[in-house]
Amino acid sequence: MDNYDVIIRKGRVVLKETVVTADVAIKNGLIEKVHSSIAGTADSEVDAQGLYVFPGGIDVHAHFSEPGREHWEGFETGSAMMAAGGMTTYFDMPLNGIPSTVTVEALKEKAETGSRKSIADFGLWGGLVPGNEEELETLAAEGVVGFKAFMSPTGNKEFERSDDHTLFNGMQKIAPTGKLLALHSESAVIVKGMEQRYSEHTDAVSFSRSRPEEAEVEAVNRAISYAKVTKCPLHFVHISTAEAVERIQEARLAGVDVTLETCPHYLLFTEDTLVEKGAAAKCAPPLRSNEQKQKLIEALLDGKIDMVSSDHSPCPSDMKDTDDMFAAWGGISGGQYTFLAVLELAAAHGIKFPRTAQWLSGAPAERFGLSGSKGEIKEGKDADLVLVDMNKSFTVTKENMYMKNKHSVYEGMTFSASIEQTFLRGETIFSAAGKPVKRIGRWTQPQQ
Ligand SMILES: NC(=O)NC(NC(N)=O)C(=O)[O-]
Ligand SMILES: [Zn+2]
Ligand SMILES: [Zn+2]
Repeated sequence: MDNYDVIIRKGRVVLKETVVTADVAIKNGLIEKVHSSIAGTADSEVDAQGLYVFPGGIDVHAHFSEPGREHWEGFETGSAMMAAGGMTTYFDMPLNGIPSTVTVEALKEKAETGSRKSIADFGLWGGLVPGNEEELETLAAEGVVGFKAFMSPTGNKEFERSDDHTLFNGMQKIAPTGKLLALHSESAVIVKGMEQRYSEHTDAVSFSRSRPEEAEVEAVNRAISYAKVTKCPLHFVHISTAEAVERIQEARLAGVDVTLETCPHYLLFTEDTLVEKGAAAKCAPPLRSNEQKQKLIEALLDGKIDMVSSDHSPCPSDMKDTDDMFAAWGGISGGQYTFLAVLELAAAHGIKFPRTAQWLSGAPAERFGLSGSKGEIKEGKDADLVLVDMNKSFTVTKENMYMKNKHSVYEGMTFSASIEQTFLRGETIFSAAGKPVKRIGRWTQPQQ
């Protein structure tokens, strides 16, 4: 009789196309067998009756700020938060750390730090900024998941936004590397001009108006035009409007190699949340109207949005401790709640779990060259698994936040499901019952 390292018994297992009641056997960190009843023994047996078994989430958008701004977040706290939230892999953005990840030297330092400290697997973004065009080819060769550029001001002097020349020339350089360019797409011209117009204002409504939907749409259109000429693959991050989704969809149908993500906060909250909750709900692009939120949910249901990421962008609490919505740091601390937020949407809109797993695991793995080992529950893949209890609610409190700075727009919110246990390559990296801390995360480099 076969002996395995772990057998997870009788869970509702979320496969690519369907959900089945099955046992999952794990050996040497890999999923060895998925079957209705596995006869073998295991060093550890997990009773998953009444629980769902999902593939581990892949959060393609998080800011951990290490090295240099560890007091904002860091690999230790950030990765613990990801594990607690059902994310077994995350991609760290190239900005908010000092130095930012715009040179090979900075990339290697980050990879080394993450490999020592991270509980979950991680990928690293490289940055495109004015002046680092010559670094792009080597950054690609050294294993970045892709490049990230800002079309609007970043808020960090260590990571300048890309002017149009940098953007176009950067795309020309990135295209032959086989990597993609991820874009924070808001028009700098519109954002800066509107900031001027609202320079006497501090309130939430003024902040929302200062970053209009059209700023996103204009930037998306411009980037798509550049991509058509340069043939550079694109990925649009944190898309907040249905109109931008439509423009991206048209480009896709016209043959442009492009994907997009949205974030749970654009699907759950509105500009009223910013009025009510203040700076914890400040982000860029800003939370939109209720009507826009509904249209974005429809676009997701229509299959026009590839994936959902957190854009976990934390900061020390005092940078949020102001009523001035222009001065407060922009960023939502939410990396722990992406999985649960998507399940909440699934419950509200009758979405089947294979689809949520596609948004959280399958599509990120496929787009970023990780599908050889990650992205679905299948024999031969990494045993990255999440046990979810759909009948046990989870209320967000400061006490159960794993992020370094315990303030979040999600505080006080109750999700109808809870994350019970998270496995990375067969090892438990989070358990609701206890606190296993195993810093076994590896730097994952895409196969392209
Ligand atoms: N410097 C940041 O972390 N910015 C982030 N801030 C947000 N989204 O408000 C982002 O991704 O744009
Ligand atoms: Zn951004
Ligand atoms: Zn971000």
